[in-house]
Amino acid sequence: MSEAFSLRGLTKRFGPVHAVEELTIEVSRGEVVALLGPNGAGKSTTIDMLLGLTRPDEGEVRVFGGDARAAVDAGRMAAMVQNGFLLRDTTPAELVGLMRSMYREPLPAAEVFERAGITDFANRRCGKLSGGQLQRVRYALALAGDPELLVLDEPTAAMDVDGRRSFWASMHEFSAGGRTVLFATHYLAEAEDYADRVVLVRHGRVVADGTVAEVRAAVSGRVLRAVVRGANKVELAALSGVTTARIQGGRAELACADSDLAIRALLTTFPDASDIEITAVGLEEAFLALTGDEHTDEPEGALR
Ligand SMILES: Nc1ncnc2c1ncn2[C@@H]1O[C@H](COP(=O)(O)OP(=O)(O)OP(=O)(O)O)[C@@H](O)[C@H]1O
Repeated sequence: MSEAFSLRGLTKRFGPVHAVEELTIEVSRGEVVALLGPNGAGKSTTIDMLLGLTRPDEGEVRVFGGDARAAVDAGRMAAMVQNGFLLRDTTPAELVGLMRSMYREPLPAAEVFERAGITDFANRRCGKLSGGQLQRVRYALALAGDPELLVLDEPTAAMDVDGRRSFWASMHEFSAGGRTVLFATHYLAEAEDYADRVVLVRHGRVVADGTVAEVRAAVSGRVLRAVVRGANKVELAALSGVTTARIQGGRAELACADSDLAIRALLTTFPDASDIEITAVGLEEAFLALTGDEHTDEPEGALR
């Protein structure tokens, strides 16, 4: 698949603050990628560098094989940034009209309104709109030039549940046509539900990069639970493929680096083991494991 954009070795410091450190992400056309991390992880700074709004101290940004600014000017890359300024006395229709006039082949205005869900209030002044409605107007402005790559910084902030749902439905429609999306979020569920790939960042560095399933597997593997009569914790923890073991409510609970190996070892050593269950760890736990505890070592190696 051909490349949509690449960020290679990006570093950005603000005085003593290391906002982004040697960050590398390569994204192919058609991918929907979530940039996931807690507040202050460096997501907005990364996006600003991708858009050419901030110059990196080190590293390189390539968008469709060229310069970020060229991609923006040609309408190939568009963005929805946090708190983008909207004039109170203008209407969404006027703003969309202005935006469309900047591009050679914009989307028809009615289609922009429809896709962004702003038809009902397109002629109301921005000063009268709610926070969620203003977010949709920002989305409409990003869609106006009919871009191939959409970059969204916390797009659903301030949207209510219905607003979020319809926003993601629209995003799905956008990406289904083979277009590329990068969105920053700290909502785990959004990354899990809407991205093909998740890039977890902490302290400006990529700490994991892969599909939701890969991130889960890399971070915490699986948990095997079973009734194992007569076994103690030490014996269980010594089984191949098992990282740690505990007894919880009369059941053994084994955290596994390799659950296939662990189940074979369990049944060989304890043939009477019963009520066996293996579950994957949710992205939320993986996210907390990676970004939550400052004193926890990072897992070895990123997935890509
Ligand atoms: N212009 C700036 N001057 C000084 N420090 C900055 C500046 N911009 C960002 N930072 C700092 O860089 C770090 C990364 O910030 P950034 O906004 O990129 O994180 P983020 O992951 O987008 O967080 P949030 O979700 O809160 O927006 C933070 O410590 C932030 O305080």
